Amino acid sequence: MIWSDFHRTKWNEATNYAWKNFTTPTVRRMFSFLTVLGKAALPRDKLKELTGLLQEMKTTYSLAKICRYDPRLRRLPSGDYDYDAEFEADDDNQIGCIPTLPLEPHLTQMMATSRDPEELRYLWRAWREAAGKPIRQKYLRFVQLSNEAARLNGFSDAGEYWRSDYEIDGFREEVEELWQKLSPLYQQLHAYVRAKLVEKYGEEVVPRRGPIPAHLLGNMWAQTWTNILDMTIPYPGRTSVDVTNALRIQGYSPLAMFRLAEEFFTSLGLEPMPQTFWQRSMIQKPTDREVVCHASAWDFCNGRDYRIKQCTEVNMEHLVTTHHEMGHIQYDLLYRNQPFIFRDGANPGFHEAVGDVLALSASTPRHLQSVGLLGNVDDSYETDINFLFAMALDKIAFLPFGYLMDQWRWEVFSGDTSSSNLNSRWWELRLGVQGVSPPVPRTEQDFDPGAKFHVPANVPYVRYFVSFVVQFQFHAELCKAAGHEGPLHRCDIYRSVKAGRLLRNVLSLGKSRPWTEALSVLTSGRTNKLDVEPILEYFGPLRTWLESQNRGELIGWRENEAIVLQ
Ligand SMILES: C[C@H](NC(=O)O)C(=O)O
Ligand SMILES: [Zn+2]
Repeated sequence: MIWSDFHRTKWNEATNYAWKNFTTPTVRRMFSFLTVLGKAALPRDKLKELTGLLQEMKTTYSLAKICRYDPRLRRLPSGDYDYDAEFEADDDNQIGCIPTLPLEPHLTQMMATSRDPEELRYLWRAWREAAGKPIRQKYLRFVQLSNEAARLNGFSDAGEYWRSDYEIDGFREEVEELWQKLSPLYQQLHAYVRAKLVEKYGEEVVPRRGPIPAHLLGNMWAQTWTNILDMTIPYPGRTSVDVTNALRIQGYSPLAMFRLAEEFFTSLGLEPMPQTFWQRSMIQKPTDREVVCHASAWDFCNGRDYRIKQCTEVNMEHLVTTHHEMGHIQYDLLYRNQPFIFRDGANPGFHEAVGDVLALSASTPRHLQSVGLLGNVDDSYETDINFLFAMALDKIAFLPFGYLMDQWRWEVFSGDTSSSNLNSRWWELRLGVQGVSPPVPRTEQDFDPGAKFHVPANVPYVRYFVSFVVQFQFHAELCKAAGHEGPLHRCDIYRSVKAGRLLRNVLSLGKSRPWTEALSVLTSGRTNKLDVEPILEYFGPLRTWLESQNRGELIGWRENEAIVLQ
């Protein structure tokens, strides 16, 4: 009996009951989840087609490789590269396109470290040629089938089905409202970073008053900007919290990074990783087979078997990722005694927040010093601003991307965006919300959203936007429980059993209660809503500094000043 038959049988049983009249809230809640069949509601042939398309898109993404950049490559007006360019007769190594470079770790590393706009532009475009463009048609069919499945579950489209995970009416409006409150801070960061990139690359590459070309921000999708800290850090020469060099000099292995993260959890009185975790996790990219390298955490639903799959590199970014993925496992462990149907995050954003909450403490200069990864740390204003700026390149830079990914997909699911404007609508959002522009011309032959893991893998994304807001609410409450005094950004809850107990009380609920109730538990009843105040408080000193630095700069961008190379 395949899963969907089993699921369907249970579903039939569940729908036989007039469960909506049940008086016990918990049982009513269980039935409300049990009676949503998801994609298994599709007829078998369409379910087969849907899962087949998903597998094909994920495989294309995971196996995509591109050629090495060669400065001799000439660019055609279309943005294409002229592989057949004739070179001097004596040139024995003609440009041959042998695609050998995968996204991880190669392209990720190159996008992070190259400071050659030509190479970055090549990498940016070649990745989209290899990973996004080939799945455009498959994605359109996948959307049709996803919508059909959603309608069979009583939703208007797949976007409404996804939003139902948040259990509140007007979730879409709430997300919009949160973004409107956060956008001014993002625009200050954008203006400052753009000015620094103009200094580095000149105005012919970076328009001083326009959007930032997407290939210059240290990340394949311009979603976090931590890899250009070296070019943008406010006070060079003062303490910088990028401990990548220290990790490497001290001979950290991926395993040592995982042990360091685990020790933070246990210092709070939370759960250690089970024995099977260490035996069965994949924490390094294997050399003998292709794997999906995008980091993920797995709960095998038997109370014993939990694993992380991660192609860990020894650097600061992956140290934070390790905390992030271990946060998922910690949540899984804390709700493992809930009934099966409640073993999930209170909402998907909570699940994404857990590890990041601990990383907010673990990334502080004081904490990094206490674990020997940072030398002398002064409590100077400059060190504070350097630290807050590095955190903003991760947390504030990300917000528009975290917001627009599902704005785009919700519109595709609802039909507001169709095959005629699939890619152009993506760039309208990237330009309008995030203030970034494509470094080469884009057309409706391209499919740039498809070059981001979560689109071919069909993983919803607004959860990360919710996480980046709610993790600062968690941080503020846990710091209070830990008895922290002083600015929020200096708080380190390490070894606070009181903070650990509060976190355990909230996370052990799993999905047994609506997440609004879980927030009430976290805040001792003070609020049950997503609230941007804690993140704005945390970055308050940086915002003041940015506003003073940005005097004279245009805050925001003129969209018609997008420099797209002809
Ligand atoms: C933010 C998101 N994190 C994740 O997938 O774990 C990403 O990597 O795009
Ligand atoms: Zn995650």
